[in-house]
Amino acid sequence: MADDGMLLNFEIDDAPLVSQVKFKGGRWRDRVKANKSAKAASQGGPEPSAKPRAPYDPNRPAKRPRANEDGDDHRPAKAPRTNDIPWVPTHAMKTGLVSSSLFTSIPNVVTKFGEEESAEPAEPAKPSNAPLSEEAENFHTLGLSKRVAHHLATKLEMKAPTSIQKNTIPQLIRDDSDAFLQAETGSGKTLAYLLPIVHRIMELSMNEDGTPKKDAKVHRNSGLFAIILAPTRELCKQIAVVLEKVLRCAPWLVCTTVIGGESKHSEKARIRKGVNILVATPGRLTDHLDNTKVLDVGTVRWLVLDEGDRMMEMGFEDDIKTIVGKIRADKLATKNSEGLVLDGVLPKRRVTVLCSATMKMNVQKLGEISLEDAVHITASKSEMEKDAVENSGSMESAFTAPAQLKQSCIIVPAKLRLVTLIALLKATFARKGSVMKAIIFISCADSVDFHYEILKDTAFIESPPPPPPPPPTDEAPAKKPDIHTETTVAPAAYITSPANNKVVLHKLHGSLAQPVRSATLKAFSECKDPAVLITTDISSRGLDVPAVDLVIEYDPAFAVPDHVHRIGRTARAGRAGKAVLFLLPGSEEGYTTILPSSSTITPQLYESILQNGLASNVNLPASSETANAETESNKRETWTTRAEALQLHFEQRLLAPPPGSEDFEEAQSKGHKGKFSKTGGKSHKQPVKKDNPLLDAARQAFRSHIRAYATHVREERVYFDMMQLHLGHMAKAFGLREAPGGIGSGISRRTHKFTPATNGQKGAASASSGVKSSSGSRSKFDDDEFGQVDEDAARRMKAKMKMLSMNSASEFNLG
Ligand SMILES: Nc1ncnc2c1ncn2[C@@H]1O[C@H](COP(=O)(O)OP(=O)(O)OP(=O)(O)O)[C@@H](O)[C@H]1O
Repeated sequence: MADDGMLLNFEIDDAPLVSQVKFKGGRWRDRVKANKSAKAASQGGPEPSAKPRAPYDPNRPAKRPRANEDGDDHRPAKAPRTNDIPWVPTHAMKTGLVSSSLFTSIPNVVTKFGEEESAEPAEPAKPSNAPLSEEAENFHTLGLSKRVAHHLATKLEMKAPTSIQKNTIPQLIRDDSDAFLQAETGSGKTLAYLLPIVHRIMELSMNEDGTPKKDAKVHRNSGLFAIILAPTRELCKQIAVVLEKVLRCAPWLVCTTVIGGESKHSEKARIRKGVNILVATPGRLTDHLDNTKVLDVGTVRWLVLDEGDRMMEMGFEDDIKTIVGKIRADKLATKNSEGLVLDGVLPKRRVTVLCSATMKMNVQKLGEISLEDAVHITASKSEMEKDAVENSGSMESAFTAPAQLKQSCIIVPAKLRLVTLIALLKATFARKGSVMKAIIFISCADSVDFHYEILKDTAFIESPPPPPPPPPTDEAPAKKPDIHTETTVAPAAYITSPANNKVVLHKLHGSLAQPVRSATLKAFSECKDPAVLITTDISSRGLDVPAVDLVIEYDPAFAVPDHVHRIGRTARAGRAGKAVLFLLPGSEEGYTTILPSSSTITPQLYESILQNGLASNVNLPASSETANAETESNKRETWTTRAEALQLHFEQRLLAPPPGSEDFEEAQSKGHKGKFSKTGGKSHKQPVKKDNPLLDAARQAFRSHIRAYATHVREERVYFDMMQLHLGHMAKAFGLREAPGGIGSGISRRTHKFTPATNGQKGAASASSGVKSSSGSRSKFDDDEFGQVDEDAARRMKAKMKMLSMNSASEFNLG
């Protein structure tokens, strides 16, 4: 039925509507009104007065409380109808463009706004993950050699340790116990375990007075002393980069990675050349332990499991068991192959270090697999925090977000999500330098792909490839474009501003090839212009890009600990940061009550975001003449009309002929770029024969999004209730005019309700969206205030979800 949409938009130039114009598509009610209005206009009569609808009032205060009195009916309410407010045609109607209104059938918001405004502004919280004061602590007094401490201070600009480093480094230098490191995101756990390991390996080359030994310097062939495991290749690479920086003060030591994504042959070759510290993903290391003879773990003294809970979630439990088993089974060598005595300087036993910012049941299980009599090391807590943890009696509550991180949530009805996201980004990047980098978390890879496509500059997509760069001159050698980022890095449209005229868009998810992932991450980290990364949870763990000022959770995380990791990509090492969470009105609003936060999570209503972000025109791409012309010509327009025009523009883009198709060429040659359906004159363009790839991407993204929604952890499904999800409204957030079919085992709309009979017509029931009723007319249930999920279908889907959730990353492309 989505093909109906091909005729949904009308461009009528300046000609008045004539009575024979037959409006198609859009909402049933809007079509009827448009037809009536056109008829009345052609007859010179007054505007239709029957059933006048109150227009959405743009002057309504942004933070007007719209509490749901009874608190339990979250079904979208109908827009208020009053007889004393005249019906005003919407912006789209006035211009002949028909789209279902964004501001009708908005569900009630439960949150009460405005109360917090009267409260005294709270003092800004002191950073909880920052380095300690230099006067009080330094790395040398913790037991690290002067050489290492000096290197940290002068080359890495780290003069004082963070709290977790202060508590971990002396412990791992002096004691040979296993350890469980738990500290909030961005608190420096990586260096907390790396520094004592490097220090002790360096000690093998030092005399007792701290001077380097002349002849017995440890080198790459002296043995493998430490293995660090991390769940993803990106994280392994990041750890290796930090380690390499530290090892610059001991260049005779060598580290390397075995993470897959390159030939095993070259990994084997590197291992054969000799390595002292290995950073690996569990799967790849297991493979090498089985097949690479030169990989000798006899000298290994440390096994570090970074992001332990994530490794368990990703199904690495068996690999970790194998790795731990194989290392323990290999007899611990007291001397290396060259006769160098290791005991005494290195730990006398094999030490396992487990790291996590959050504590889940699976971390405890991992602890049972890998740790023996481990010490639990945390960052020092303030007395207040200690009390909170003791009173709760739960380790789960011991983790929290960095205190200086400002968290807020935006309550956004489903159909306004996309325009609200644009408005938020537009406002965010409006002032030059205020925000340099933002990360947007989305639930699944298909949705990341779609949002990247829709947000990138269309001129970039539709324009012919740029001419080849001029031949290099002696002065400035031409920079080769990176082929790996061709499809993952692009200029952004819509969110640029005169002050900040270049925002660079990036996308990252687990379905991309490894070289593409690495190159994209590098491009985002090193981008000098303001940059946005649209990504899945693949970027939620460990990713350390210091300049990230803002994290947007456009789709809430599947579990609270994931949320903590996501927002932890900002406010790192004492820096400031903001996190914004998108929630739907209704049960989702309750989700904030279970989120750990040292301060209140400030609620905001979408209206204020739209008002702020759409206070001026959105810079639509060049191909959108229609929308641009309208926004410019309409002097009285407000943020609501801008939001509608923007939504309409997206819907048009999805329905436009695909670039390269005959229809597209025709439209281009006629100068109708971006215009694809014309009525009101003689020309009436036929529906396009081939779907725009963007439309396919939107449908696929929508389906994956709905499926992903069903995978929220059981305990949190009370907030993320499939039954309350309005598919029709959600489809609009993907620029779709109706929910496409084909979701899992099939979600269909509730079909057993009947409308009251009007005009002698029998109330209609439809089997699904867009299906004609037995009376031949479109069912009222096509209209978007109905759209609850059929219970049986949802149950079936849930059952399927349960089954699929075991393999969710591949099935739903979540990773
Ligand atoms: N002592 C220090 N002084 C200044 N900056 C530091 C110090 N220690 C670490 N950092 C910086 O803090 C940032 C976060 O460190 P790291 O990635 O190790 O955090 P983490 O605790 O592992 O976080 P996550 O749990 O999110 O993985 C890095 O950019 C790192 O360079």
